Amino acid sequence: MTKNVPLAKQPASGDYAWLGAEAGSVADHMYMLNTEDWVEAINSRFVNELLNDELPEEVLKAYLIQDFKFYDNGMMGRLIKLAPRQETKDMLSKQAQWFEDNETTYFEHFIKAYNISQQEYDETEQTPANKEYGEYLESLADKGWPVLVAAMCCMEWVYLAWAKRTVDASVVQQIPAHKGWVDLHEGELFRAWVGNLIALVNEYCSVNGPEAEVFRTMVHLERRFFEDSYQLD
Ligand SMILES: Cc1ncc(CN)c(N)n1
Repeated sequence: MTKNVPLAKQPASGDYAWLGAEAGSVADHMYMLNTEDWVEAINSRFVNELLNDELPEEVLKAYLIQDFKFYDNGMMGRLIKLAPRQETKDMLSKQAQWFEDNETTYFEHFIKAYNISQQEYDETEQTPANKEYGEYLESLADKGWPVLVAAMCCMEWVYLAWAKRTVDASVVQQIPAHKGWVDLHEGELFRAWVGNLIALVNEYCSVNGPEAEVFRTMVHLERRFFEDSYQLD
């Protein structure tokens, strides 16, 4: 029986200093821009139920379909193309390969395990938030490297933040799809990935630039993406 995983606390400046977002850094400013949506996302009903192994199977299945559709959002390819340094291109390409080897296989495995047919997958409409999120990312495609870095950093950091709740509480999920989803978003490798994105935000983004609004909007879309998991209620 899984224990109740405590809710995340209200964000405070310097929370992620250990990952490179020191108090007063650009990334830390971004982190503190939209704390209401941030907390609502990482403490969302979906996350709570997943971490507590109480997620109804229908909701998990619906989320798997939605998120696999979201997964193919083109962000990684755009970042690799625009990265100003070869070492950054290499870091991103290595991460893209890691996703291919681990996240793609996660989706394929559990979509099969939960008997989601190709027809059901194809015929499922994207939720409003998923659709809006995809369109938003598409609209950023020609907005340049700093904006894309801010968007990717936010997208991944929010996921680390909710998964970290269970690692902090030393709670391990008993349902393989739940544990697997946590394992993809917490651990040495994922922390290093988010740390690399935070370093890029500190290097290339500005709190006075369009990146700040992008970060704020992304947090909001992440919150809504989770909320839409229950739109069938
Ligand atoms: C909607 C969403 N945002 C972020 C992630 C983490 N890659 C995700 N899987 N899905």
